[in-house]
This record gives sequence, C-alpha cells and structure tokens, in this order.
Amino acid sequence: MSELWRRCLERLEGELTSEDVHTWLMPLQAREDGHGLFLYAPNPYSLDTVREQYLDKIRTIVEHISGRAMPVRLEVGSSGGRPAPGRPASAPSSAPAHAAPRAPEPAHEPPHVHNLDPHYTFETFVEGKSNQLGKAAAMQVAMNPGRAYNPLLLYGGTGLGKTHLMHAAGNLLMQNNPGAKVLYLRSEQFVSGMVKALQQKNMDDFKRRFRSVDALLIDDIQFFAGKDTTQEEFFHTFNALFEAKQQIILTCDRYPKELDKLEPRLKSRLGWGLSVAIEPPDFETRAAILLSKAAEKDMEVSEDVAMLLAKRIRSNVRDLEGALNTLAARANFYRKPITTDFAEETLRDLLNTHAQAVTVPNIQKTVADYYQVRLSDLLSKRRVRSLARPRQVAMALSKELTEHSLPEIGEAFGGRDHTTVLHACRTIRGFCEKDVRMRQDWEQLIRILTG
Ligand SMILES: Nc1ncnc2c1ncn2[C@@H]1O[C@H](COP(=O)(O)OP(=O)(O)OP(=O)(O)O)[C@@H](O)[C@H]1O
Repeated sequence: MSELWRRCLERLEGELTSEDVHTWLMPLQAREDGHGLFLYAPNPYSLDTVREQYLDKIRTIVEHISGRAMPVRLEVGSSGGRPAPGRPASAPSSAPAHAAPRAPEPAHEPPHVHNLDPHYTFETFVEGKSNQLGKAAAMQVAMNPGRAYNPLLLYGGTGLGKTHLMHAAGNLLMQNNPGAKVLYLRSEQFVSGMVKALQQKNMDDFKRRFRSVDALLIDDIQFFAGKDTTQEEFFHTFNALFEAKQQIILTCDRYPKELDKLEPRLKSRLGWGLSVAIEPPDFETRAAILLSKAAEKDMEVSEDVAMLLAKRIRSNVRDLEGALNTLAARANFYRKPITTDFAEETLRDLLNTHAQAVTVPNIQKTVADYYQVRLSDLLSKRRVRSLARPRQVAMALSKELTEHSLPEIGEAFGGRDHTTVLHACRTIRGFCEKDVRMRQDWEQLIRILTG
C-alpha cells in the first residue's frame, strides 16, 4: 500500500465512522508516483460515493501530510495496472489539489463496469459434494439470467466459496453477454449508499442505479437484518428487478428464513427462487482445492503436503488458503522446497490452534448443549433414543474431527467398545445421506466446532 495513502487512511479513521472507512475507503487501492496519488475504486458506484462524500477531505489530508499540493485522481480499476473494462487508466491531472474551481472528474460509465474479480470463475472453483448443487445452480443462472432461478440465494458458513461462485456466475454472464450490466455489491455498500441517498434526498438516483442492471449481485445479506428502511428499499428493488426478469443473486451466512429481524415478506420473496446451501468441503475436496490454489500460484506442493493441511485445517477454505500463502511466503524467503516437514514446522502454531479447538471433551460438551441433554447422560450407558442418537453423533464427530483411534474414542465415551464407535460412524453417515434434518445438524455442529 502507498505509504501516503496508509497515513491518510489513519487520519480518516480518526475523523469518520469506522463503517464509512471500511465500506468506502478501505476497498480503494492506491498507487503513488511523482505525479500524484491515484485511487482506484472497485466499481462506479463506489467511485461516485467516494467522489461525492470523501474526495475533498482526502485531498486536504493528502496535501497536509505531503506538505505540498498533490494531485489526487480517482477512477475505477485496480492499482495492479488492470484498469476496469471501459475505463482506461488516465494520466493524473496536473492541477494542484487546492486549485479551485477543480476540473470535474469524468462522468463514470454505467454500471456494466462491475467489480467482479476475474479470478473467481467456474474454472478455478473446485467442485465437491459440498458445493456441487451451488455450482450447478450458479452456472444455470449465468447461462439463463432472469429465467433459470430468480433469485438465486447461496447460503452457508464463512469462507466456503459463496462469493467466489457469485462472481463466477457474474463473470460467465458477462462473457456470454458482453454488454450486460452486472452490479456486484456487499450488502453494507447497499445500506450505506441508501443512507447517504436519504440524507441527500436523491433516492430517485439511488433507485435508478440499482434498477437499471441486468443482474444485481449482493453479498452477505444477513447485514440487512434489523435495518427496516433498507429492507423496505431492497424489497422494492427486488420486485422491480424480478418483474423485469433481471437476475438477482444473493448470499447469506445462514438460511434466510432463520434470520431474525428480516421482514417476513422479504423472506417470502427470497424463497421464490432457489436457495442452495454451500457446506464445508470434505477432506478430498479440501485437498483438491489446495492443489488447485497451489497450481494457480505456481507453487510446487505435493499431494502429501496438501493432505496434511486438508486433514488438519477443516474450518473453511479461506483458512486453508491462508495456510498455503504462509507456506509460499516462508518457502520463498528461506528458499526451501515445501516438504511435509517444512509445512509442519512452518505452520506448527496454526495447526496446533486448529487441533486444539477440536478435542473429544469439547465435542461431547458441544453436542450435549446442541441437543440439550446432560453431559453425564451423554456419557452414561443409558440407551434411550433421546440420548443414543446424540451420543452416536458425538462419536462420529470425534472420529471425523480428531486424530483419535476408534478404541480411544470408545474409551472417552464411558469405556465403550471400538465396534460401537464404528457402528455409530456408519449409522450417522447413513442418516446424513438420507435425512435433511440430520445433515443440517451435522453441518451445524461442524461449523460450531471448527468455526
Ligand atoms: N470450491 C472452491 N474452489 C476453489 N476455491 C474456493 C472454493 N471454495 C472457496 N474457495 C476460495 O476460498 C476463499 C473464500 O471464499 P469466499 O470469499 O467465496 O467465501 P464466502 O463463502 O463468500 O465467505 P464469507 O461469507 O465470509 O464472505 C476464496 O479465495 C475462494 O476462492
């Protein structure tokens, strides 16, 4: 990050609310050269907001920090030299920051200049049991926008690939229809944009911006919960898009019907299309994702290393990727090949944290709480059904999430035989395959234990 921009952000953090800074200013990328400071906004919508709300302040702070008139340019694109389509990076204005009147920033393109991440495609998305339905649905939507499933809602825990799939759908849609207007936003940006529009009394403009797109992608709609005016506005936007057969894709961190403080009529609308759960990937998929990410980064990672990480890091894909990045950085620094020993050594603390989080006593307590039974009953010999099933779940989770052997697990459950544990694992796996409720319980417990 540009040092000047880093210092400017520090100052802005002291002057603005943290929501404003996180929503609008942190996503800007910065580049500094002898001519001035270039700020790149992820999309035209964000560019407009930054220009209208913050640019003057930024200019003043930059001038103050650098001790001289320093041109600040704002445009859509990225500091990596990849200007967004339709917005070639231009030379900075030579006008000093304080020059008045300042030449207006060029009008932005309509929102077909999106901020989709070009790396998040279906090709780079590894399919497994946990996400294949989500992937198929996202592809369908990209091939038949507004017609296949509307809205498409992808829900599930953090770091499991919802955003990736959403971008992949947007990218494919754009590839098939290069003129399509696809707008991607995090829900905080929708909320904050609406608040600003209300303050400035330009709601018509706000409405027009959202309703003129071919596809509207909103990430993490759980942030709408409890925000009544936002929900109201989103409800109308939704209806307008839906009626005009424009595609809506949403993500949420849980099944929206379970979201408290979300209006019933909005919940009902969300249920009109298709809601698909994205589950945590299983071991094989985790290993395959690691190998694919390593290949993307040109890293030489053996299957053994991928399996080691996949076995030990079960929480989510983002954590897996973080571990891989750490390995890459260290291997590069020490100029060493990435062997399993090197990985164990380098990631010792991280792997221990993941291992510590999931212990058999921890699983027993979590399962007892989840099913609202007493821990002592769970570990007892009593065979009533209300205890037997949670006990089997706890045993199966212990096998899945820890390194303990079947006899060790049996021992931890009041001295049971290892065949009892094996039977529990098979029974629960069978249930998960045919019983939705059981599968939800299982996934939820894994999320609680590894999240
Ligand atoms: N199946 C997959 N194949 C390849 N990469 C994946 C897969 N699943 C997740 N990822 C990667 O994991 C990282 C986190 O994924 P993403 O940001 O899409 O998660 P998310 O579900 O939207 O999380 P959050 O709810 O926290 O926003 C991304 O870098 C993404 O590319």
